[in-house]
Amino acid sequence: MFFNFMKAIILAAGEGLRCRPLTLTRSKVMLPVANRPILEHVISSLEKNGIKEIILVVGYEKERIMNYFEDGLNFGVNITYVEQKAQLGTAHAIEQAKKLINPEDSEFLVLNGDNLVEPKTIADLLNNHEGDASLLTVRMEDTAGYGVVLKEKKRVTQILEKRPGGLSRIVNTGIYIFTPQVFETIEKTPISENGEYAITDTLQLMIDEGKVVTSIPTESKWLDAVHAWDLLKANATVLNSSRNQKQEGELEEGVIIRGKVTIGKNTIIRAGTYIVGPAVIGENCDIGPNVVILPSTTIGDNVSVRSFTEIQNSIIMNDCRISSHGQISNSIIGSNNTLGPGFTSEEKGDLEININGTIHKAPKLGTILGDDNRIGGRVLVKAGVMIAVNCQVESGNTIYRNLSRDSVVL
Ligand SMILES: CC(=O)N[C@H]1[C@@H](OP(=O)(O)OP(=O)(O)OC[C@H]2O[C@@H](n3ccc(=O)[nH]c3=O)[C@H](O)[C@@H]2O)O[C@H](CO)[C@@H](O)[C@@H]1O
Repeated sequence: MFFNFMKAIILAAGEGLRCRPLTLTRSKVMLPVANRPILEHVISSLEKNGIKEIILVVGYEKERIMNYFEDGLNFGVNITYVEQKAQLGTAHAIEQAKKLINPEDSEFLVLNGDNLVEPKTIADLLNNHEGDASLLTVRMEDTAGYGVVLKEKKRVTQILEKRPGGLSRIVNTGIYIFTPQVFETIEKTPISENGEYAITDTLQLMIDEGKVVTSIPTESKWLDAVHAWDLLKANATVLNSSRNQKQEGELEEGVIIRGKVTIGKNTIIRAGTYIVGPAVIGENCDIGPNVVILPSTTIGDNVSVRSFTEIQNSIIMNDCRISSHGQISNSIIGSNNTLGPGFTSEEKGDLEININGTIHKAPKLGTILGDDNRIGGRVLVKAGVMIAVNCQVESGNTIYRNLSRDSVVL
């Protein structure tokens, strides 16, 4: 079924604090997975369902989003932007789009811009929704950090936002179908304890007023990166399931490629380089000679990687210069980083990482670097340590602690 009559509001005004340092310079919706921003995956899934009228609510780092997507035509859709000047919550974000929704429209779709979805995920809601509002749900073992749903048959009786686990395994995906009447309830939505107007509180108000809110389950792909390191899992999942595989660059003699590997235009892979997919390498890159790239690695555009460097299960964003003899695994390197010869990311499993005083568990992790850092030769970064933005580390140092923006390590 095609849904070309339906408009979609995508919420993309927030930063995504828990994904710092990567979100210090871009919002979470612009984090790359398989070399495309998360938001592009969302827009492409809408387009494949015939939904072309998109209202994008932007705020934090909005220029980056608007410069990338422009009017949407390159992505097969029409995008109208609305600005949410202060990020006062998801209900407040939806309210900003009210003027673009015709009161006579029957229904419209709302999605978080920071969760990866495939076309079928959205179709599951479009084909099965009913009542005054519907929300798409997934089953999860660990529901920490999400809204969960209590229900009787399909009908939602309660939405509990970010409460201790155990109450329900049914998680709200942040994908909804509403009628224009929702704006009346949004206006009445009280501010929550953490100072936000939350769409989940709006839904609870609708339920309390006797309106029918339904929970529509899906088993299709829905991926969220709660923390920056979750991006690695999302990247591996998307690379593994991707059916496209294009090799447009130039391969010198003696390059060995195994598995699904995509190489972009004007990229040169020099002699002796060994690549095992799934992997994606962007455009205008210069890789090798004798570089090893192992599974679940994504390399952006304009990246150079020099001899004897090995990269595994990592994301390297655009415009990075990685020198020789490096070891990068389970790591995320933001854009425009210079890494000197012998750069090494130590890696460890089951790490406990302190973010603003709260301990978060991370799986096997190397390091995470924000953008624009200059790292000298023979630098070792201890497992789980993050380097923010615009830092300078001189040669020979071992980095034991997180570096904040503009740090200099002599
Ligand atoms: C209150 C609420 O909605 N909670 C849901 C939200 O939580 P969650 O805490 O994930 O919501 P976020 O704060 O991440 O916001 C979701 C999306 O809305 C955007 N945004 C957020 C705030 C704002 O003022 N403006 C704005 O545009 C963000 O950029 C993001 O794309 O998504 C989860 C799924 O991932 C659900 O399980 C939660 O029930």
